[in-house]
Amino acid sequence: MSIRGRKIRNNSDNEKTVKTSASSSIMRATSAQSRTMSTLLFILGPALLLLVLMRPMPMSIDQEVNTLVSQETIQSRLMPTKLPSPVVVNADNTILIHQKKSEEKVTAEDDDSKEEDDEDDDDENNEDDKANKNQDPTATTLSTFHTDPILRYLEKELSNNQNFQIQDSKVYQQANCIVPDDQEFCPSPDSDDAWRLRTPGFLIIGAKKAGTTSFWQSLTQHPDIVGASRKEILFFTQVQFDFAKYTKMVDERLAQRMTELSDDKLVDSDLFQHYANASAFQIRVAPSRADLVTNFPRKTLRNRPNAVSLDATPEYLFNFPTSIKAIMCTCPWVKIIIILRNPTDRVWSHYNFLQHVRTNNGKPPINMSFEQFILKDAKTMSTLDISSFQKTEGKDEQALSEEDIVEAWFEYKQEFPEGPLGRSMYALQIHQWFKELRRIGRDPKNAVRIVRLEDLKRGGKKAAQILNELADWVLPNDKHNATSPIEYLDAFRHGMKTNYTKLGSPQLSQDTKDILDRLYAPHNELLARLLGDERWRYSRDDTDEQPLVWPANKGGEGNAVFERTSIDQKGPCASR
Ligand SMILES: Nc1ncnc2c1ncn2[C@@H]1O[C@H](COP(=O)(O)OS(=O)(=O)O)[C@@H](OP(=O)(O)O)[C@H]1O
Repeated sequence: MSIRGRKIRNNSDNEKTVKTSASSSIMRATSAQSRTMSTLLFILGPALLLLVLMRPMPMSIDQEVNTLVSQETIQSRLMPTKLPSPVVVNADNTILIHQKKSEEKVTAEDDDSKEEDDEDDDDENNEDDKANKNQDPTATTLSTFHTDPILRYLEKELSNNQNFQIQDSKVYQQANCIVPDDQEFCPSPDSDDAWRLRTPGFLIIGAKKAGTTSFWQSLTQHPDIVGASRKEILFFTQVQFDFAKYTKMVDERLAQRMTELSDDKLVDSDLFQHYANASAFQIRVAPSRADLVTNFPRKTLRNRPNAVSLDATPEYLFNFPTSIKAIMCTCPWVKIIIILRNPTDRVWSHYNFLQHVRTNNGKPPINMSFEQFILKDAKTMSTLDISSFQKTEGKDEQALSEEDIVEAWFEYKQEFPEGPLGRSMYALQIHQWFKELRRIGRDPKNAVRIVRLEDLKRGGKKAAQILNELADWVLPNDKHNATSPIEYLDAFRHGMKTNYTKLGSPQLSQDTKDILDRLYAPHNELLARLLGDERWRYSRDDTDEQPLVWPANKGGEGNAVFERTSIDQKGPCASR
C-alpha cells in the first residue's frame, strides 16, 4: 500500500474517534463558547478568504508559452535588437543590423573590398584586421581566419593541388568557393552537355508548409519545366551536400601535414578538430556538379533544348548557413522562388504535418501538444549556449553581427532541426539570401521572386496570373505559351492541400495564436521593410486582396515586373 493510502486509512480511523468524542462535546457545549466561536469567525473569516485569493496560482500552459515566447527571450537572441533602432532597412534593401560609431553603411561591396585588401597584404595588415574587427561587427570570420597560419597553410596547399584549383573567376573568389576540378562543370553552351547549365534553372527554396508542393505541381505543368527526380532532393542541405567527401580529403592532407610537423606546437587534437571544422565551414567547397545532375532527368533535359529544371526543396530557405554557399558555388545563375505564408499559420501547419502525416507514413509522431511543441522550440532558442549570443548580452551598444546570427542559426538548427518557430522568421532568412546574392554580383530583384500562399489560395484570375508570370520568368524561351494560366491554377488547387480537421486535429487556441502573432509582429515588420510593402506585415486586419509579389511594380499595383531574361551564366563558365 502506498504511503498516501496508509494516511487515508489512518485518517478514517481517527475520524471515527473524533466523531464519537465530538458528539459528546457538542452535548456539553455551552452557548457562551458558541458565541465566542462565531465572533472569532466573523473577525478572521474575511482575512482567511483574502489569503486564499492572494495565493499564487500555478501558471497555465498559455502563460508559460507567453513567458518563454517573449521578445526578451527569443527576440533578443535571434534578432539583433528591438526594432526600429538599430535595425535599419536602407532604400536599396540592405539591412544595417548594427550601429557603428560612424553610422557608416556596411554593404556587400565594403565587405568585398576588405577581403581583397586582406588578400593583397595580409601579413602586414594583421594589426589593421584586428582594429577593423573591433570597429565593425560585420568584419567576417573570414578576415580572422586570413590572419591564421593554419588557414594560410591550407589555402596554399590546396591551391597547389591539381584537384583543387581556386578558380580565378572573381565571382568564385567572392563566394569563397573552392571548386573541384570537375570536367563537367563548364560545358560549352553548344555542346550536347549544355543542358547541365540549366540544371537546376530555378529553385523553390521554401518556406516549408507554405504550399511548395502545390506550387511545384503547378509549374511543372509546363512541358519545358522539368522537375528533379523528386520534390525535395535536399542536395544543397548539409546532409546531401558532399562536404564529407571534400573535408575527408582536406582532413587527410591536414593530418599528413600535421604528422610531418610533429614537433610543432600546432599538433593538438582540439586545434586539429577546430580547423577540420573550419575547413568545412569557412572554406566553402562546391559540391560536385556531376553529383548534382544525377538528381535530374538527364535524358529529358538533353533532348529538350528549351527545358529548364526545377529543384523544390523548402529546407533551403531555413538552411541558409550552408545551403546558400553550396548553391552559389554550384549554380550561381539559378533563379529563386520563395513562397511565404502567415508565420503563425505556418507553424500550426508544421505541427499538424508532424503530428499526422508522419504517423501515416509510419514514422514516429511528435507526441506532444502544439503548446508543448512551440515551448520546446522557444526553450531551445532561449537557452542556446552560443558564445556569440552571450558575448553581446546586456550590451545594447554592440548588437549582434550578421556573422553571429548565421552562427547562431546554425547551432539552432543543430539543436532543433524542425525549428518551427525560427522558420517563420522570414526577414532574417531572406536577408541572408539577398546578401549572398549581392556578394556574387547578382541583384536580388533579378534573381528572386517572392509570393504568398494566401494570394494563390484565393484562386481566381489574379492567382492564375501570378503562376503564369512566374513560369514565364523562369523560362527564357517560352514563345509558345504551352500551358495556360488556368491550367497552372488548376494544378495548384489540386496540389497537396490537406485538411487536418478531418484527420482529427484540434483547433488552434485563440490565445496561443495571439501569442504567436505577437512574437512574429516585429519580424513581419522587418519583412515589410525589407520587401518594401507594408502588406508583408501579415496583419490579421489586412483585407486588401491585391496579390503581392516581390519585387513590386513601382506603379503600386503590387504586381511584379517579370522581365524575361535568359539564364544568367555567372561564374567561372561565363568567361570560357
Ligand atoms: N491549393 C491550396 N490551397 C490551400 N492550401 C494549400 C494548397 N496547396 C497546399 N496548401 C497548403 O500548404 C501546406 C503544405 O505546404 P507544403 O506543400 O509546402 O508542405 S511541405 O513543406 O512540402 O511539407 C498545407 O497547409 P495546411 O493544410 O495548413 O497544413 C496545405 O494544405
